[in-house]
Amino acid sequence: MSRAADRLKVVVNHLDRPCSFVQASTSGENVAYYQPQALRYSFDNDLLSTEQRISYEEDGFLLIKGLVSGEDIDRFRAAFERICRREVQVPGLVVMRDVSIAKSEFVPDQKAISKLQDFQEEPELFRYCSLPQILNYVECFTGPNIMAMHTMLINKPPDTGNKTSRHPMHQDLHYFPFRPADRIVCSWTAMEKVHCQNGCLVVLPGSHHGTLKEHDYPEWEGGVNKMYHGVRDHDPNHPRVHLEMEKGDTVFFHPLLIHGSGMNQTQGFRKAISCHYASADCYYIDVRGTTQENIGQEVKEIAARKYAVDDVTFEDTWAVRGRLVQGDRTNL
Ligand SMILES: CC(C)CC(=O)SCCNC(=O)CCNC(=O)[C@H](O)C(C)(C)COP(=O)(O)OP(=O)(O)OC[C@H]1O[C@@H](n2cnc3c(N)ncnc32)[C@H](O)[C@@H]1OP(=O)(O)O
Ligand SMILES: Nc1ncnc2c1ncn2[C@@H]1O[C@H](COP(=O)(O)OP(=O)(O)OP(=O)(O)O)[C@@H](O)[C@H]1O
Ligand SMILES: O=C(O)CCC(=O)C(=O)O
Ligand SMILES: [Fe+2]
Ligand SMILES: [Mg+2]
Repeated sequence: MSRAADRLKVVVNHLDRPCSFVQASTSGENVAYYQPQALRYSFDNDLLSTEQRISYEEDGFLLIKGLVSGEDIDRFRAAFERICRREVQVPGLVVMRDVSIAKSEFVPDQKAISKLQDFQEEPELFRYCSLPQILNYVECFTGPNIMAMHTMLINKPPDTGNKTSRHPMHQDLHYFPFRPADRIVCSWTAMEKVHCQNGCLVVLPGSHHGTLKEHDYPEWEGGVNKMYHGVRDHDPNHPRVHLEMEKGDTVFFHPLLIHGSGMNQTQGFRKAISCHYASADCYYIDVRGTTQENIGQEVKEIAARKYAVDDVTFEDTWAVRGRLVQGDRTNL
């Protein structure tokens, strides 16, 4: 077999933007030639088509429609509502309210909760992280030893007029003191229809090819939620994609992909459930002296207050929350 025959030839006429691998062929089609072994962002394991692997390689995200059933989503919603009604106490759970409510005299009710983090001890919500159809995709990016490192249920509230319901453009790797980045992936599932009006995810395709950028609180007049750091400067001319999704649709994305979400201009609470996975073979890094030092310090301060201890490392805060969901807990 010739070397050329080993390569994957893909017609990429659907691409509406420059693609690093594309060449114009004599037939007038745009074709890309890939060496399968040159695909660095995913593994070949019979689930992803070549087109899907190339799409993740180029864009840094992959949207799978209808991956989670309506029944499962309804169960996650019921579990969320039980937490809001305070019918259950969940160890380690972080219940966050929007800054525009947290800092006012507004009397909070269940609608005031904008985000749950760290639901690894809530069996019904954590079931999301172990869904076989999700793990099958996750394995394409992490390999077989899989840790669920970070869990969230986002209940993006109707904007109060201060635009605080926005999530600034950021790279999730900013929060993670483990590597390598290519063996980390986020799965984010819409719990209802998400669109531009209620603040769907906005991504900068291909931005995962860059490095981790400096993050800071954006200078927003109406205030910014705790720890909602944004990329200090990103190219405003980079093409943006709004990911409109139906209930159950799931997007997998790379931790260097620059993304955020707009304000919620509807009266509903836009819900999504997500988990960040990493290969258990990843290793922790020391963030001192790096761009991540600022977030590391903030996390340590909050953790020290929450657990009433005076010395906890950034690494510890991740090691205690991480849960093995497949294979062996080799390192993390
Ligand atoms: C990849 C992934 C990690 C990316 C992300 O998720 S980015 C966002 C990550 N965000 C977080 O991890 C934030 C986690 N949130 C928290 O830890 C908590 O919600 C806290 C902000 C500490 C509030 O905890 P809580 O138990 O409600 O404590 P208190 O009600 O006593 O408030 C303590 C002080 O915090 C303030 N606060 C509460 N909610 C917010 C807010 N949304 N934004 C900014 N400040 C806030 C509150 O006003 C109070 O301030 P002071 O009165 O002490 O000045
Ligand atoms: N089911 C729950 N489990 C754990 N924490 C919850 C739950 N419901 C709400 N919380 C959080 O518990 C904390 C305490 O709630 P609440 O706001 O009533 O009291 P508080 O923070 O002492 O009041 P204030 O902020 O007005 O001083 C808040 O951070 C709230 O978001
Ligand atoms: O659901 C959203 O708005 C995005 C949240 C997000 O990107 C994050 O918390 O890291
Ligand atoms: Fe994010
Ligand atoms: Mg409070």
